[in-house]
Amino acid sequence: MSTTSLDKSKIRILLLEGVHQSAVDNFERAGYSNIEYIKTALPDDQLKEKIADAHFVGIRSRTQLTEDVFAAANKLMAVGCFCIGTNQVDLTAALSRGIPVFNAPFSNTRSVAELVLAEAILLLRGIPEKNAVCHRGGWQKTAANSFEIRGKTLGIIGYGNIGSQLSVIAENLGMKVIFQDTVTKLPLGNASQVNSLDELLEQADIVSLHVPETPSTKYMFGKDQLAKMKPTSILINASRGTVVDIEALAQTLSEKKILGAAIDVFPVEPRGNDEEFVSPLREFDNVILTPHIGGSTLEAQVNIGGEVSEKFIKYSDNGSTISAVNFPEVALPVHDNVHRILHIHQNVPGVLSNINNLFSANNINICGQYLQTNNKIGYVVIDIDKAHSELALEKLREVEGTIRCRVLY
Ligand SMILES: NC(=O)C1=CN([C@@H]2O[C@H](COP(=O)(O)OP(=O)(O)OC[C@H]3O[C@@H](n4cnc5c(N)ncnc54)[C@H](O)[C@@H]3O)[C@@H](O)[C@H]2O)C=CC1
Ligand SMILES: O=C(O)CCC(=O)C(=O)O
Repeated sequence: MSTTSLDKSKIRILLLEGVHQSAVDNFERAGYSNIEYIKTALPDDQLKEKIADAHFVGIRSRTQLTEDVFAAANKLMAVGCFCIGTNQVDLTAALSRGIPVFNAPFSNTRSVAELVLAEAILLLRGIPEKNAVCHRGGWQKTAANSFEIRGKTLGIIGYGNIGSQLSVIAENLGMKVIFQDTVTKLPLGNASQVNSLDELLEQADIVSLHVPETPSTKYMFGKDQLAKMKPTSILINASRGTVVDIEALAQTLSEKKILGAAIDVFPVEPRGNDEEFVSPLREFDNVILTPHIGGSTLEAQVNIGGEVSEKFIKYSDNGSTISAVNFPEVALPVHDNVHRILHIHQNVPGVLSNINNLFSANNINICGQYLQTNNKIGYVVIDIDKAHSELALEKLREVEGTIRCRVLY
């Protein structure tokens, strides 16, 4: 169990992977000055060393926060993923330690959709190859295997925020949109949902993946799916590197069974810009390779920096956990004239009544109480008279099932 009641200057913020300066500015404006800013992801041993002293860690998609890393993070209060995906974080390990994880679920959606469409247009014209040939002094003026995007069928796998945004823009360019999703989704515009992945692969000229990394999507796109694509079609993956079997894709490309591909995400990615990028796809001129920059536009990064830092500030200053991806969500009013106790506990019978009994036995008046639970933990926030907060904290330490407890002055 950990109890923390810290002055803001003592709250250590560790920001990795070059999150945008807007996050640093936001933290500083809110009075948080103890910030360590690192441009890359860290090797495991350095990550554990740094995270041991951190109260908040901000990452992007490269840093893996595993059970092992959380075990070294004794002071950690919250995690911020400055991106959409949270697959790089062991959310259960975080939850069991009472650590909420925040992300920015829509801030780079549009950036990904725009990149995918641009890549689709370039690939259908064979531009990546023609460009490479020109750079080497060649000249490949031909209309063979060059197509307009108008009237082509875009097959979207995963019709969530990105998939559906892509669908709308693609229709505006005159494309036909079909999609496959494990859930029945409202088709936007004239898009239509197909019944199976096979059905989508039979029809699509462009296949674009927009699923999260989960056990069901891991290597969901391999040899069999590639074999079902049309010979004049292209594959785009800007979702997660483990969704596509890269060796199978390399084989398919070497046999010239599809026209080309655009890949933004890889099973193993360099930790920073100084590390070599290794991939069997490097040899193919008809593959657009990008360094996981689907969401890397200034517009998106400024917004993400602001949004995720704001979520941590709200949690740290006020206790609110709205939009945490793994944690009971509580929206709280300001707590003027009272002290606020945040108590995170295992969700087992009797904890709340024990807390209330302790307060009543010690004459601690409750001015406000907010509770939210999920199947693993409970999060109760209790506003009390200022004079009683030290005693309340001491008593709450005795409650069985307590994971963490903190007071906001
Ligand atoms: N390349 C980049 O820089 C970026 C990559 N991403 C990746 O894109 C993913 C998708 O992002 P959003 O659209 O915001 O997520 P979302 O959660 O809004 O949508 C995901 C969709 O995939 C569907 N889905 C899940 N499993 C599926 C399966 N096995 N087959 C078919 N559909 C399935 C879901 O039902 C949902 O509709 C993120 O999880 C992230 O990994 C996100 C942003 C930037
Ligand atoms: O910008 C990044 O580092 C990661 C973007 C991404 O993959 C996401 O938002 O899920």
